[in-house]
Amino acid sequence: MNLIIDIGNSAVKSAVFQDAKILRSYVFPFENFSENFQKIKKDYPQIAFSMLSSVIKDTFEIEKILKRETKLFVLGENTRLPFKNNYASPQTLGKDRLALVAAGSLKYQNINLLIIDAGTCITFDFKNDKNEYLGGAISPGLQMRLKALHNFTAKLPLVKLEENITLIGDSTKNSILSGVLNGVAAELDGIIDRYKADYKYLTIILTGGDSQILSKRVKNGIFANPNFLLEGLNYILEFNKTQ
Ligand SMILES: Nc1ncnc2c1ncn2[C@@H]1O[C@H](COP(=O)(O)OP(=O)(O)O)[C@@H](O)[C@H]1O
Ligand SMILES: CC(C)(COP(=O)(O)O)[C@@H](O)C(=O)NCCC(=O)O
Repeated sequence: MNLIIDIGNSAVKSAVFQDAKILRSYVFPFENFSENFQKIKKDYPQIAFSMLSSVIKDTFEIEKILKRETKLFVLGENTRLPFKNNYASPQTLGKDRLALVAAGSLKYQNINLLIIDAGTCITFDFKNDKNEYLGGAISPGLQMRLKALHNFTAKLPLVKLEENITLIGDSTKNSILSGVLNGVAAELDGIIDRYKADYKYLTIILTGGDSQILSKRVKNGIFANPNFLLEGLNYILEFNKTQ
């Protein structure tokens, strides 16, 4: 049994895997790692391996716990990956993006693939049909945009995301929601269209905490999979176990 852990800038996402299937998944704050780990280990004492990907600064304590209780793999620059990395600064590339491309390279071999991860930031990652990773883009996420409007103005309130929004915002709150949600949906469609112009055959994955709310608003055909990153990390773990 594998315990897979993805530490993003907003939350920890974790899942217990057996035979490439998720038995259970968890979302919790980074500060509560230790207590959540103990609960998971109590529910699944068969966990023998763990895989950690993190984009935050310090994971020393977390690694200590995982090393004590499991055989730990930490996703890093030297991890064996199933694709060629052409990013010009591989040492600064987010580990979450590495994991997404690893999942894409194994699941969608010989296919042009654009992976969009809507989390704290929205990342775009492209790998071609030769399994070469070329890079992509980093853009502010939904919550970041809502917070920015509040933090950098005198009068705009901090608005909570809502499902039912209109194109024409008829109040301050609805104008903000329209600007942020319709704006991101239009951004995704616009960027996808530009990739499609360059790559006739293109598969698109949408993942991340905000993938559900966005998938309904994107016009292009996409596959929404909230667990794509965790699945990618599990692939990398299995790939490295057998090397
Ligand atoms: N249960 C939840 N807990 C936290 N964030 C959630 C939850 N459900 C949806 N979200 C959304 O997920 C986003 C964070 O996505 P996530 O992929 O976890 O980001 P990151 O990988 O950067 O930590 C938040 O902006 C929030 O809008
Ligand atoms: C772009 C990110 C902040 C996204 O993090 P997330 O939104 O998933 O928390 C992360 O992938 C990162 O820190 N990247 C480093 C820069 C780069 O990938 O080039």
